[in-house]
Amino acid sequence: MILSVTDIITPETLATCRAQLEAADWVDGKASAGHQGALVKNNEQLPAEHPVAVEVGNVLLQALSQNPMFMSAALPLNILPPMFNRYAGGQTFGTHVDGSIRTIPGTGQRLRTDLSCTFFFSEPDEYDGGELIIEDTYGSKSVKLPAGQMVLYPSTSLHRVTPVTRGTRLCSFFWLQSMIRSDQQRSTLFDLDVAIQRFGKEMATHPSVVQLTGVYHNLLRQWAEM
Ligand SMILES: O=C(O)CCC(=O)C(=O)O
Ligand SMILES: [Fe+2]
Repeated sequence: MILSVTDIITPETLATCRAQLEAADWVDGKASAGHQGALVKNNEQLPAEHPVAVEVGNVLLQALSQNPMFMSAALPLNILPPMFNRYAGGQTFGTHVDGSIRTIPGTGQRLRTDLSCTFFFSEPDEYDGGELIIEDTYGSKSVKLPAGQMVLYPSTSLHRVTPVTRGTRLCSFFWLQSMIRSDQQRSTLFDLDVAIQRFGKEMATHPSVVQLTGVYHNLLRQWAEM
């Protein structure tokens, strides 16, 4: 499932974060790429330990933990600290697949990357190119979202970022391990949750809604790993 998540942070918080990011010192993005990734990666990143990366990363994680759509779609078990990248002057990231296992900094704990996330800080009309092209089971999808929105896609997908030929594309990107490893099972749970929520508060105690909620939790109980 490829999903756009909206209403994550307020426009004011978005503007503050963006100003902090723009004033920071950036380095070559190849530093954190794997062998294959380094060959096709041409962008800039904030070092993971940069105070601005840590601060803005925490703002995003805190906001996402309060976002019902994100929580329902991702069912996160562990999330890596958000990282930040930018592309300008023709920079691009060629086709690659994200590394399957990453170490959570400072803990040595390993995380399986189930979902990849890109949060957009730049508006689409501020730059040309910079589409995130994700190859899904049903073909490829081009993603270029308004500032403040985030795309969530399976880390199993081949993906690339097309050259940014005008302006600057500023984003956060990160990975998470979900309680539900299978994309198909996770999508099924998300569909069920969305369908149940559509009944609304007034129907919440209807026997069918109670029963469907039971089905949701019993599937989660069967499939979740922690
Ligand atoms: O910039 C993006 O949207 C994606 C970055 C990416 O694919 C990566 O860092 O692995
Ligand atoms: Fe990637």
